[in-house]
Amino acid sequence: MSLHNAASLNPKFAILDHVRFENTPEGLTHIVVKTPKAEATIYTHGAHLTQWNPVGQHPGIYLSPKSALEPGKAIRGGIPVLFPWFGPRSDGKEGPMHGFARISEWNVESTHFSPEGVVTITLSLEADDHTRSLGFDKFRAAIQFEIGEHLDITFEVTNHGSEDLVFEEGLHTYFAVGDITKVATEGLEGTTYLDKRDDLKRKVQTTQLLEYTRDVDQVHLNTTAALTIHDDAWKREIHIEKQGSNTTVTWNPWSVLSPGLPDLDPESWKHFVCVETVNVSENKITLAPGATHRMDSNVRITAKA
Ligand SMILES: O=P(O)(O)OC[C@H]1O[C@H](O)[C@H](O)[C@@H](O)[C@@H]1O
Repeated sequence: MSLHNAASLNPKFAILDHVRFENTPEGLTHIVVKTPKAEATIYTHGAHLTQWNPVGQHPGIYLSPKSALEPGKAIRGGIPVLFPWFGPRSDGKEGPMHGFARISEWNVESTHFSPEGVVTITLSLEADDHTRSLGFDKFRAAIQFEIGEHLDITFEVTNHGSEDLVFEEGLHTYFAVGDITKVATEGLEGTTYLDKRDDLKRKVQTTQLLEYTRDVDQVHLNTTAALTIHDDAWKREIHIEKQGSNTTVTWNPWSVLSPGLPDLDPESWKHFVCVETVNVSENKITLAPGATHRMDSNVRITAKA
């Protein structure tokens, strides 16, 4: 029996009323999480969180209704885990967009429900035939989700090889928003970014608020700053603190690029903003043999006065 099947996972990891595993009709397995403060769904495919709904609030995370949810395909929305490269592979070798982590099957390590009502789920990924064929043999990645009123994620990579492990990584979070035209991200003022819409030209974010008035695809380098997404249509603020991440990417395809993304509805772009906790480009990680790198993202949502 597959290790990733609900029938084998439930006896080991289900927690009555809080955590259960289900097989989907499309052939994947997901984890249904319920806490007094939130509901969430995580697929073992990609260790991909597709839903985080704090009780009594608008959804925290956006999932495209047209997303593929099947083996071998990337999920559109939620929190894609990007590793070991970001975007197209850059060293001239073959490999899937944004790395193999988001299309790999992850192992469930543990589940836990705390007296405070927080569910913690940990998944891991190690080398398999596919990763070895791409040149990644001796690594371990692990991701921990703490799900409650807040969403806290820890992503760790360990180098089990005898040479440096060089990689990029990212939590490509699609935050749900009421209306992208009334959204602004704060916390990037003064940073230098690579503008992917403009031949990767280096530019400086000159304003306090980064507003979304057209398609945006920006890689902000050398920034560890906390961020606030002002989601005015839903009268709330989404706060993101991060550790171990030196790059922030923000992306929205707008009406311009959406027609090229068949797993988005024509109007989907209005309802999410990607603000991504990452280490990419000149902030990529070089990990010595035996070392572990950790990156954290802590999300909380507050009502706007
Ligand atoms: O369509 P995907 O492979 O999921 O990538 C979606 C987007 O991810 C990141 O935000 C990149 O900066 C974008 O250039 C890319 O288009």
